[in-house]
Amino acid sequence: MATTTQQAALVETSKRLAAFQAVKDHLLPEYTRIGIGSGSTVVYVVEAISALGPAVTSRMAFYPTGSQSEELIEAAGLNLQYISKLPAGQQLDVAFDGADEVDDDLNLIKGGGACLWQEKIVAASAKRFVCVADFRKLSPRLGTAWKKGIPIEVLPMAAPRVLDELARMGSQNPRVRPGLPGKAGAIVTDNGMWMIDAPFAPLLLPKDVEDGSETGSGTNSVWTVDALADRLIKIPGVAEIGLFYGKNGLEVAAGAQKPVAAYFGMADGTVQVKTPTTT
Ligand SMILES: O=C[C@H](O)[C@H](O)[C@H](O)COP(=O)(O)O
Repeated sequence: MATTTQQAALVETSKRLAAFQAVKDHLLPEYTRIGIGSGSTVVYVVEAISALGPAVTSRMAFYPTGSQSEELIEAAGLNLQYISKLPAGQQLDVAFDGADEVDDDLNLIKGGGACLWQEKIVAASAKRFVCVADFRKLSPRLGTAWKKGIPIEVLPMAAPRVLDELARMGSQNPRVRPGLPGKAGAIVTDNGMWMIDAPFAPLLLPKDVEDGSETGSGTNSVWTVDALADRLIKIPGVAEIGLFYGKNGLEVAAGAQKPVAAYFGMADGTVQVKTPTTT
């Protein structure tokens, strides 16, 4: 049986494999505007981009999703640009980001590292959003493997009211995410908000409710991804939610929250690619 160290090394190798393949497939030399997400997997995305060399990357501008990816871009010597400077009517060519869980329909849970609001804006600003992950993130339904709950970014003064509403909706023990060890109080996001983690029973897909035996609209605390997300985003005090859902990434050139492809580094050293047409 693999030791904890061996397992950790396998996960890192898997992330790196997926990142290099995703960049190879989706970063075309003619692209000029690239979104860079947050988290530990994106580190390998930036490594893969840097490996292309200045001949390719010097004409490109890289748009971060928060302080971590901003530092990553700068440390790699890539050109940093901000989504706030992207002119109206313009789009990023592609955006790469990680995920905490990916379901059969390419809905995502994101925000495990407290980044989701800027991530969603950058992903939805891209013509193509590409997700990069390791085998642990591949799951038939959201909430199957990721048990910590759906990350929800909230205005701090609204947190108690949001927690009440989440409990009414059937979330089991929703709570404000504490700060890192040594820091008193709640974690504070790049946007000055707090993060709530709201566990729900595994989220259904449209195909699960086709026969009418289940509505997925919150009865008995059972939700489809879309019904839950549509409800969560309307709670007063919620700034943004860590469900990336809605239109298929291939159906809309930009504005989609779902990826056009999700790359998973597998434990056997292969890379599994899921696209809307293969799910
Ligand atoms: O809040 C963090 C972001 O949503 C990350 O993209 C997500 O948590 C995945 O992170 P990692 O690549 O470290 O697993």
